Amino acid sequence: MPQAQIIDGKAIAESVRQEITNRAAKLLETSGKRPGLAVVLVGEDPASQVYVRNKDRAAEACGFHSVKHTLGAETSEADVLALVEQLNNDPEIHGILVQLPLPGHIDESKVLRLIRPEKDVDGFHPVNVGLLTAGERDSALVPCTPAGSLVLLKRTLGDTLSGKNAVVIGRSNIVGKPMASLLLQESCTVTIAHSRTRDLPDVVRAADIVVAAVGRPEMIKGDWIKPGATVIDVGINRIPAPELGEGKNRLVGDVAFNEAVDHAGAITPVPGGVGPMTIAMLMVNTLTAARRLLGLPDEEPLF
Ligand SMILES: Nc1nc2c(c(=O)[nH]1)N[C@@H](CN(C=O)c1ccc(C(=O)N[C@@H](CCC(=O)O)C(=O)O)cc1)CN2
Repeated sequence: MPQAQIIDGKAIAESVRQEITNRAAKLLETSGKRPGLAVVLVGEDPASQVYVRNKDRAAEACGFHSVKHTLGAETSEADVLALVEQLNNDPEIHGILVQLPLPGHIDESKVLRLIRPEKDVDGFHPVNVGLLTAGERDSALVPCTPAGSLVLLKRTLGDTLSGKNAVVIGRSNIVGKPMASLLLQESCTVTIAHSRTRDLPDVVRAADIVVAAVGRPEMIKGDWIKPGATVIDVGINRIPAPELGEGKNRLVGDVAFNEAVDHAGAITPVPGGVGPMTIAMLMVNTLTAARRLLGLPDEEPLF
């Protein structure tokens, strides 16, 4: 079996960001408006700090108005809610994103539900979840990681995913469930597998498309992958890597990449696969939200 095609998420994300930069420039030219993104970080989680910095930089590179709010870990829930309310009412801000996870004393769901659905560029508000689940993807704001995963699938397999057997491993609100809704709308036959699924290897062996989002390092083994299947690895796990030096870590996905590459037809690497797409799709959602709030029609969808 020849080795799989490695899906270059970094390059595809760059092409999406370029398209958004061009579209934002046209918006500025015709309306004098820039899409405005506000990212809220509560606490000092080092990975979240990196993601928020990258989102802010990506927004600036696309020509957006970008604002970063960094709040201490002890910030009260009431203060976070007050900031969200302020951003809801700010006409310069079209997209609001609260970086997850939030510190334990803050009710995540309460915060996410307060964001105006029209500004919910993460697609986590129940209104956007409902639209996506009801099959009205094009009216919703779609969560960035699943949307990015679908772009990678379409750039790899072409636009027609219809009839393919897809297995999504993981049932989170952020990735697993919206990913399954997106694939269902593409007319895939979708199975959602999770920690209680029986005979997981055999369930995965039946899939033409595997989306792994369990958060367990290299759990999906190479011989579970049907020959020629397309594998999208959403996992980002840091594991100890003594070979790199004492106390060093390396990043791995949820799929045992070195094994799976000999079975799959195409596979995303970690890093450099789905991760960069998450940020690119945030730019897509922010531009979409801005156009809708400005009363302009949607543009050609990118997925
Ligand atoms: N409000 C949100 N919070 C979180 C989300 C989200 O979509 N919205 N997703 C994740 C984290 N995340 C974005 O916030 C994210 C994760 C990873 C990457 C990425 O580019 N990863 C790189 C590797 C980077 C590294 O070295 O750590 C890659 O895979 O190549 C971007 C964004 C949880 N929180």
